[in-house]
Amino acid sequence: MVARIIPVEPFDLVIFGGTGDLARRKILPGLYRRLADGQMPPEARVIGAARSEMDDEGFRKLTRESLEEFMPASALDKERVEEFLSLLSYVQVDAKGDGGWAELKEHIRPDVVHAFYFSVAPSLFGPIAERLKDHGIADDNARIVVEKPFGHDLASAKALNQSLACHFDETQIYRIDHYLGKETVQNLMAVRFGNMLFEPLWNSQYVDHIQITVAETVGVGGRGEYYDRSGAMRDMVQNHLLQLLCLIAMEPPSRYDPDAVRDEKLKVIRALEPVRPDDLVRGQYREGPDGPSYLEDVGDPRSRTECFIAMRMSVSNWRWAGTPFYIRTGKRLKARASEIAIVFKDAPHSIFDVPQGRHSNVLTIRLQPNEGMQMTVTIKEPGPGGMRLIDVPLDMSFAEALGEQAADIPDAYERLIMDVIRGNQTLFMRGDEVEAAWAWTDPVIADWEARGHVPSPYEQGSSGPDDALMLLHRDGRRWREIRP
Ligand SMILES: NC(=O)C1=CN([C@@H]2O[C@H](COP(=O)(O)OP(=O)(O)OC[C@H]3O[C@@H](n4cnc5c(N)ncnc54)[C@H](OP(=O)(O)O)[C@@H]3O)[C@@H](O)[C@H]2O)C=CC1
Ligand SMILES: O=C1O[C@H](COP(=O)(O)O)[C@@H](O)[C@H](O)[C@H]1O
Repeated sequence: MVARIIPVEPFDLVIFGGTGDLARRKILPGLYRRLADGQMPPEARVIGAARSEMDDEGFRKLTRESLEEFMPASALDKERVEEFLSLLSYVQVDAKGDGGWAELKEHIRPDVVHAFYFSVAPSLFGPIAERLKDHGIADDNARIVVEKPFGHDLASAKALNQSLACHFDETQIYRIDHYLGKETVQNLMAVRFGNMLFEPLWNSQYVDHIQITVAETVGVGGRGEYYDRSGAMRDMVQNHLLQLLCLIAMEPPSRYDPDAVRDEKLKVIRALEPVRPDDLVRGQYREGPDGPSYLEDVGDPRSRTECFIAMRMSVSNWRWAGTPFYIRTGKRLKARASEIAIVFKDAPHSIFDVPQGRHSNVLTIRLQPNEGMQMTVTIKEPGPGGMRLIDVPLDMSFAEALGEQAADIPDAYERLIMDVIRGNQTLFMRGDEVEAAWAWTDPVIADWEARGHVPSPYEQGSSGPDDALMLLHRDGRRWREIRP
């Protein structure tokens, strides 16, 4: 079974920061894949824009090198690469100056979709938005795509929202959270709202607790300076993990459309309780065989920034009162594994001779790697040994279930860029959502800063600090194994 690819309308996509790391690693390779798949029409044009002096040929060379560096050779077809490169051009533009804008305007064609990707530091979002409007480059139908981090706290997020709102309507602003572009994240909605099976059980009467794990094996690498100013709470929780939590916890939207979905997510964020100090664990990795310690990586032996965080969270509404959400994310952990586990309660009365507290029904949604879903159920152990029970997985690995179609799952970025061209904001964060997320995040950070909290050290290749294990142990529960 092969997915039907529907080409998007012809477009002009300007990538501000077209020479930067994100453009080279994700955006340009993603666009190439969409062209190779036949989704990007031959009339599309991609215009790189940055301060570096470069001509069209220079940008094509940089793009060719990026494709070769960040994509497997098997994914590159010589003819398709040439075709893709022929769609590219470059304009030298200073986001804070006047140079280049008139030339950029000449590149923008009438009667095609206009999209402007701000793949630059957030401090440039306002200046670029202003110049796009002042120079008459972006009209009321144009779309702008802004990257994370969207603010450092509530005040800066509000300021960013305001600076964009001066020039663009909310319907034109696409705030990227690349987790929303992941295939299984969207599948979460398909499973919840496309089946009758789960929804009646999807509440605190039947769900014991929920675990969200986003474990990484990488350290902070070359991003130490940015990372140490952010930490796992701002870098991962405020956006990606909260979005996952929202998709699990939200009420069924009336339609699958941008505002219906985002209204429901917003209600969840607003229903989040503040996190109590006892319900929070922060950590930093020690020096290990795979590399230096976090403190060495960021070059500050006194840093108190966390690169691991685990929390017990509560959503205060009728559906979820009494069902805790345990979330954790961290760097240099034992495996790269992201999953959501819905752990159901035990049957109210066991007619078999088995202990309570087994929590044998678990729905696991595996985000990466090996995307798929699994449901564990209790069955009778086969054989003549009497009524002995075992828990077995009902496995739905996408690779096995969907075959060739699963191999073609687009990367989150390429899917989201195509959604921008289609004008579909469902998988992008609305301004009020981002602000609500910061409004919940800020006091949690302020509280640990006021207490002078010091992150606990943990071994590289472990599951994080031991305190994180205690977070569940003391509730009579345990984390699921972090498995590749
Ligand atoms: N890299 C990543 O993996 C991720 C990045 N992001 C976000 O994406 C954005 C870009 O990140 P990244 O690519 O890593 O950053 P880089 O520093 O690698 O690239 C920045 C880009 O901006 C351009 N630029 C800088 N100043 C100006 C200016 N005054 N006018 C015009 N262009 C300018 C640079 O080119 P030049 O110097 O030639 O002007 C360069 O192309 C950031 O907001 C980042 O937080 C988000 C998630 C992941
Ligand atoms: O946004 C970010 O995400 C990555 C993890 O993304 P994934 O798609 O590889 O799971 C994380 O490493 C980075 O610190 C953060 O800024």
